[in-house]
Amino acid sequence: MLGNIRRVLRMVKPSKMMTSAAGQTEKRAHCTSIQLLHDCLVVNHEEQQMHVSYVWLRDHCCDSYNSVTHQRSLDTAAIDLAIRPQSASVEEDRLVITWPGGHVSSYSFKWLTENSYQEVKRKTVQPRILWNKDVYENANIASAKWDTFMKSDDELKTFLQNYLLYGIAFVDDVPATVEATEAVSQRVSLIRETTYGKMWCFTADLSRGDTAYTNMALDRHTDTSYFHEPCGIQVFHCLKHEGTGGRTLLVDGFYAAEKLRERSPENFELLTRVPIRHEYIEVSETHKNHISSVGPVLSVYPWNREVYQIRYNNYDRAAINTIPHELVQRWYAAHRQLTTELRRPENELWVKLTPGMVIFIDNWRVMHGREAFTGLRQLCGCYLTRDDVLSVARGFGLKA
Ligand SMILES: C[N+](C)(C)CCCC[C@H](N)C(=O)O
Ligand SMILES: O=C(O)CCC(=O)C(=O)O
Ligand SMILES: [Fe+2]
Repeated sequence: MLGNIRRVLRMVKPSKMMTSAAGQTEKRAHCTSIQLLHDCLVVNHEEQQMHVSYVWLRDHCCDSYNSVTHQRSLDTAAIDLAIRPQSASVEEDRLVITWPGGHVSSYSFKWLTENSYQEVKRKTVQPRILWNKDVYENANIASAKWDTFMKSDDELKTFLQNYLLYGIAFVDDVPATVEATEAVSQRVSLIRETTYGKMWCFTADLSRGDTAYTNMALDRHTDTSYFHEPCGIQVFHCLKHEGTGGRTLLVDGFYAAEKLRERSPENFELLTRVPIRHEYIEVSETHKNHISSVGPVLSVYPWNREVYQIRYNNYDRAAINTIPHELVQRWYAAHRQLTTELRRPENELWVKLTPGMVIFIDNWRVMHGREAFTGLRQLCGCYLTRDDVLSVARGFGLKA
């Protein structure tokens, strides 16, 4: 029987008749072959070779999935880890496996390819357009308009596409009230309540123990870096400003991170590997907070090294005590180099937020800051939960 399993199966798929866009008929022969090794199946399909483990194949059989609930329904722990097919064959564009006991599974080669490690490793999870000031301004992205935005799914979809690609997006002509800001935020997704409330409205009154509640300048940063899951999206609406200054600074952190990766891969890697602590400590009569978290400055997906999150907030960083002595100096140098990229004037986009203009900022990607100001300035906004925003985008067929 083992000999049978080790047998090499080679089958040539019948050539496919394909009609090209020009209307001509072309012949394309795909050659798919499989080989049953002792511990895995080797698939050669469309010039790609994949190694597929047997337990993985059994675990991903169609009987493992409930297509009504879209959940798995097979107890993975019930699969013999040493399972081997009784036989396997190529039938048209599918792999068909008979397991000991007679259960038959079938998988399309398309699905197997899409779910192979090497294919996923090649792909970007979240397609993006990296920007500096010129790139963003030359892209000339139109803001969504309140009226259409609140009614039209196409407008919302276009807004989300811009948001996904650039990490910022605007809605204009929004009534300058907290209620309308809440409505425009909820049109996108769910508001994330934090210690600052659900919707917040703040001014330079030090009502909370944080520099945001002053009229001082704020260097570029990400918010809530002291959460293990920093808030995904930040929404700002300037309801009123009678005074000078107070412009908002925006910097694409992914652009800076990629520059760092190009110029110094070692420094980039160090910032992905070393966890540091951030904290928010507030002790007043009305508020008591001691929030603390650890995480690296740059988070990358382990399988493709794509950056998916930046934590960068020098105000909220805690004492550095999570880095061994041998690495401290190198970590500071790496952090300095990232800061240099983030501070290049050509990477800074300055905008004056005005009543009516609501900005959505990807707080895992785009840093914000503010210029010092005079006079009464009132800003309102909220945070949104990232997973729900991405879920809405996927619902529109966007890659997120
Ligand atoms: C936005 N809002 C004014 C409510 C909060 C500001 C939080 C500021 C904090 N240092 C941080 O960066 O997370
Ligand atoms: O006042 C501003 O423009 C932004 C302040 C800030 O960084 C924040 O509220 O998170
Ligand atoms: Fe902030």
